Amino acid sequence: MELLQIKQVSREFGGLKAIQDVSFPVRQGSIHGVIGPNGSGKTTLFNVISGYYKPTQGEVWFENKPIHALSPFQVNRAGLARTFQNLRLFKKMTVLENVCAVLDRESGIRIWDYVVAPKRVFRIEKETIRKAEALLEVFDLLEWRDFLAENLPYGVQKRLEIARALATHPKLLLLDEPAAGLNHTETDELARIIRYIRDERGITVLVIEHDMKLMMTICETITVMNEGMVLTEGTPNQVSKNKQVITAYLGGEW
Ligand SMILES: Nc1ncnc2c1ncn2[C@@H]1O[C@H](COP(=O)(O)OP(=O)(O)OP(=O)(O)O)[C@@H](O)[C@H]1O
Repeated sequence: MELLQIKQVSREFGGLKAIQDVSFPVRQGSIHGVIGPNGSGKTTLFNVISGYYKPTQGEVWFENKPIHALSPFQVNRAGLARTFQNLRLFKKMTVLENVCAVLDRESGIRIWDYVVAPKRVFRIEKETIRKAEALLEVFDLLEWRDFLAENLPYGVQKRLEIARALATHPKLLLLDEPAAGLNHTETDELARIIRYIRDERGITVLVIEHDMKLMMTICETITVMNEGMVLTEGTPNQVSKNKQVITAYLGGEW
């Protein structure tokens, strides 16, 4: 089944066509990659899917419903979460608080509940901390629990951003260059996390990445973009053997 359908999407900025007539489906339960050289429109596409940009033309459907007119918040509520190339953590909050802040949104606690139903608030807050710690454990973040986000090593901050995105219980997770700035060990750990997210949590993953080794190992399907358009799509094996792809971007480095 197709979870996400990108249908002839274009997005212009002034005269510049950042993406043009982009169409492809993302199959439910897949790890789907998007590659392409700098400026080929990958992040613009993510911004359209996640509601940050409205498409100039075309439509985005999620679970057989159009989402391209929704705000980022509404898109998130529909079941889609994302991370950003430039991390967007709450820097002055601890690791635990970063995750709890997201879980709190679904707790249903209102400000007056602290006065009229303090026991209920206490119970819910305890439950929120338990859920947050369970998520931190999966991401090997428990040892960092009480550190401020701004004091974490970069690789740990990136893990935290993915953990926080998962706290919104998405059906589809969009990862924008999750391996950028990571060393080999951290990239291997990232691969494990992405597989866990799909295999154990059943979440579909759409990932932009320049690290081809990582993409080859984790993705079932890769869409290749060039100059704002889809150049080709296929399995990592098919894409890596495609002459156009090799000539256009990879300079034979496969
Ligand atoms: N808000 C914007 N205003 C104007 N132009 C933009 C805007 N966002 C993106 N662009 C332009 O759209 C084109 C595609 O950019 P985009 O960031 O989507 O590419 P990308 O494939 O994600 O690149 P990278 O791999 O470097 O992140 C570029 O020419 C970029 O300058």
